[in-house]
Amino acid sequence: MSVGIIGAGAFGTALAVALAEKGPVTLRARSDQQAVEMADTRQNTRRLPGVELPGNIAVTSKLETVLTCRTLLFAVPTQRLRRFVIGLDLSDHTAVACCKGIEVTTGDGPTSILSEARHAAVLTGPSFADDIARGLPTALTLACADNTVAEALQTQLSTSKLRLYRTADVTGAELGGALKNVIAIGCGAVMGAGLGDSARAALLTRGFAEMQRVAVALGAQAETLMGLSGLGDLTLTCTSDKSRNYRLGLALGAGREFDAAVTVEGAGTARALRGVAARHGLDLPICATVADLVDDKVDVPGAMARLMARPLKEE
Ligand SMILES: NC(=O)C1=CN([C@@H]2O[C@H](COP(=O)(O)OP(=O)(O)OC[C@H]3O[C@@H](n4cnc5c(N)ncnc54)[C@H](O)[C@@H]3O)[C@@H](O)[C@H]2O)C=CC1
Ligand SMILES: O=C(CO)COP(=O)(O)O
Repeated sequence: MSVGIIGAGAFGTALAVALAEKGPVTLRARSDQQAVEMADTRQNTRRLPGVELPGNIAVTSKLETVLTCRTLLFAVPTQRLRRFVIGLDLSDHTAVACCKGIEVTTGDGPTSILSEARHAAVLTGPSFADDIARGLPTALTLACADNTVAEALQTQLSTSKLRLYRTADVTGAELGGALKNVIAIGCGAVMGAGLGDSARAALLTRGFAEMQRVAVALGAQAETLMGLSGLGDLTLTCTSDKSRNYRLGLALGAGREFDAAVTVEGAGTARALRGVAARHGLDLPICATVADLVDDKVDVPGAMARLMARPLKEE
């Protein structure tokens, strides 16, 4: 059964390359020009240069073509997901969200945005597109509330190099992936400002406490956050300068410019968390500080001073 992927960016292309091991893949690019270029060169030169697209990946710009696939992976930035979904009839489809974020305007996660689909699922966890595309071993979380569908997806989307673990905790899995990006911006800022490895470990750990607080308040199980989709991805993203979220933080910390065209999910998610915190009465000092940092409302020395001056408390 063919898999369809909507979004031919770095991650969509990498997933297409990995899944081509199992059978045909239809990859939907944003424009005719991009589709033709990728079909001709058998590469995604903009987002994943140097990786050859196997022959059984069909690249198209036509939505009706990709919609013939019953399993659809959505690999577009979270803030853009809704505009892809509006008007699509997904009542016969299993929609798998591969994006990691919370929508700023609504506070919704990707599976809420995909809720019109027959089934909605999440594929998330520690994985750089480049690693997956190069066939390096990777383990991810596949979350779906319906266990039969989850098992079918787990089989369909696992490959010899991509090992999927299953959970029914969709909220926990999608929040782990969304929230770790916010903490990664903070950790990057710490390192960019030269505040040291100890400060980063502190921010990562206290950031993880905030991730658990949000997730549990929104109905997730705390132990889901201990898995690949939470702690696993947090560790990767807060420690590798392959991460765009971490690199934005590095730039903020060092007072350098950062290319606004780069997809950085944590910025929007940090802003969305302001509303989530207000609605649920949550104290999220690190997430709030990262939101202020990306919105230029505080600089790194001010952010550090703010966090260090908080009342002393139990861990
Ligand atoms: N790159 C990575 O290593 C990983 C990315 N992800 C997630 O995958 C999602 C997508 O990220 P990437 O593929 O890396 O981003 P990207 O920037 O490489 O690609 C984004 C895709 O969305 C499309 N797009 C963007 N704006 C659009 C618009 N206005 N209209 C139509 N299409 C538009 C782009 O053409 C592209 O296909 C994000 O949520 C990210 O967190 C998850 C795991 C790993
Ligand atoms: O989600 C990712 C790794 O799991 C990719 O991280 P960035 O979006 O920060 O590059």
